[in-house]
Amino acid sequence: MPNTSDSIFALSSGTLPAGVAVVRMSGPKSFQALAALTADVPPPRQAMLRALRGQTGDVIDHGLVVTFPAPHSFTGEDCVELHLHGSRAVFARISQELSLLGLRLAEAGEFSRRAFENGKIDLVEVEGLADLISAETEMQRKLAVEQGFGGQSQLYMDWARRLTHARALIEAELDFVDEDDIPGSVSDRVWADVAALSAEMTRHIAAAKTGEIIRDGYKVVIAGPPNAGKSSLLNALAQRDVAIVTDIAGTTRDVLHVDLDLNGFLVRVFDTAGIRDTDDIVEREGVRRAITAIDQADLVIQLQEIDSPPQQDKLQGLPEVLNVGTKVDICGQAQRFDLCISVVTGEGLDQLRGEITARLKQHWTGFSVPSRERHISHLREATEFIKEALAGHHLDLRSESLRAAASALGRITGRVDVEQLLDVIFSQFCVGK
Ligand SMILES: Nc1nc2c(c(=O)[nH]1)N(C=O)[C@@H](CNc1ccc(C(=O)N[C@@H](CCC(=O)O)C(=O)O)cc1)CN2
Ligand SMILES: Nc1nc2c(ncn2[C@@H]2O[C@H](COP(=O)(O)OP(=O)(O)OP(=O)(O)O)[C@@H](O)[C@H]2O)c(=O)[nH]1
Ligand SMILES: [Mg+2]
Repeated sequence: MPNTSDSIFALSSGTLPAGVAVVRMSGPKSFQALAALTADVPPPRQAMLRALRGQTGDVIDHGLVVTFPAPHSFTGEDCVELHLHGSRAVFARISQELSLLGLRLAEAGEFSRRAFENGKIDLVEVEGLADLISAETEMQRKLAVEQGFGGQSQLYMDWARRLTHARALIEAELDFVDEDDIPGSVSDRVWADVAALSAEMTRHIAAAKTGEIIRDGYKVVIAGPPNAGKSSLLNALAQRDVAIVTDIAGTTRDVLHVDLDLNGFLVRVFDTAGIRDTDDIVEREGVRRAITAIDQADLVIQLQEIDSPPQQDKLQGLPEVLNVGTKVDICGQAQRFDLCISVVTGEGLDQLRGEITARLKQHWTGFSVPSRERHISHLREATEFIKEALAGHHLDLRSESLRAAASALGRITGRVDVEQLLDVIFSQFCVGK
């Protein structure tokens, strides 16, 4: 882990040259460094225009400067922002001056890491921020905002609190069973609550598919016999010449993909080799890769030339298949397909895009979904412990399982609660009287 007592700086805005470059500093030397550059430090949280001078007294640039005294900053430390002209030479010189003043370049994610260490944001929020920055579609943005600033952390902490609460009631029954102030058998109600929580968590985990689809994209594989028009369709959807198209059967061998933005959803479309028996070693490898891609697909678009004899449905047993007839411009419509398309006239392509979005939306369960494998594995771990607790016989072991479940949840946000077990006992049962 990088040294957290260092003062750090970085270019926080995009690639230079640019209109403006935001240089962010964080740590105990930030204000000192600003004072050295500008002669005076402006009042907190107010943008002020200043000349920035080097140690030799020459003007490096003019820029807006803002100070954020600890703890009221993004990192929770003293922070300074310099909004400079977005020149590489200006940034190079400022970097040099800041190094002379005892600051070092920040490592990747180091500002967010400090925000986490200083309790400004939890791990779920850190991950949400990372997702927000890399979001490319509207739905990725919404999911990231829900995670980063929405209810996700709260939800997991509430669950952990409910478990701690249940445990408190059970511990109370264990320890103080002889005392009059403890209600008789609270157990039944506690375990009913825990069972309800477990069901809620299981539903949440089951919605993971939505999170995966939004974050990693809905995987659509174009499959079908050689020459059906698979690569032509990929090119038409991508609106550029991605894949080689020829009238020779067996043209495509590698799996190619393009990313589409359909109604704000990331859709990852794969073109594959036409599936057939062949002696060509290269093509055979292509067919093997095509089959692997089909296995991993969320949706398979099974293409077939409309005029070709109906195919044995080789794709039966797959979760979702859309049967699409191709070359409708030369063949005419046919009933046996879900829809017919032509890449020459563009017929059916909007309908196909609509159908892909419609299939995708069948998985839709809202934005309050786990979206990372890390979260899902802790959630699973927690539900396993809860199941153990529900099935157990010895009250103290069952209570211990609830503790383990709560701490698995705590690891999601990175704030394994210091338990308020006794608080709950004392507040509810007046044990301390
Ligand atoms: N110029 C600029 N724009 C930016 C950021 C930044 O650091 N600088 N951000 C960086 O990612 C994001 C905004 N996030 C921020 C989050 C918290 C604080 C902050 O200073 N929080 C204090 C005070 C809160 C308040 O005034 O209400 C705090 O939490 O105590 C600043 C930015 C996006 N835009
Ligand atoms: N008229 C017409 N021709 C098409 C259409 N779509 C594809 N073709 C033609 O059909 C031939 C095969 O197209 P490809 O896209 O290479 O077919 P493929 O399914 O990728 O074939 P393989 O990669 O060999 O499996 C090419 O000559 C295309 O120009 C269409 O909608 N209308
Ligand atoms: Mg092809």
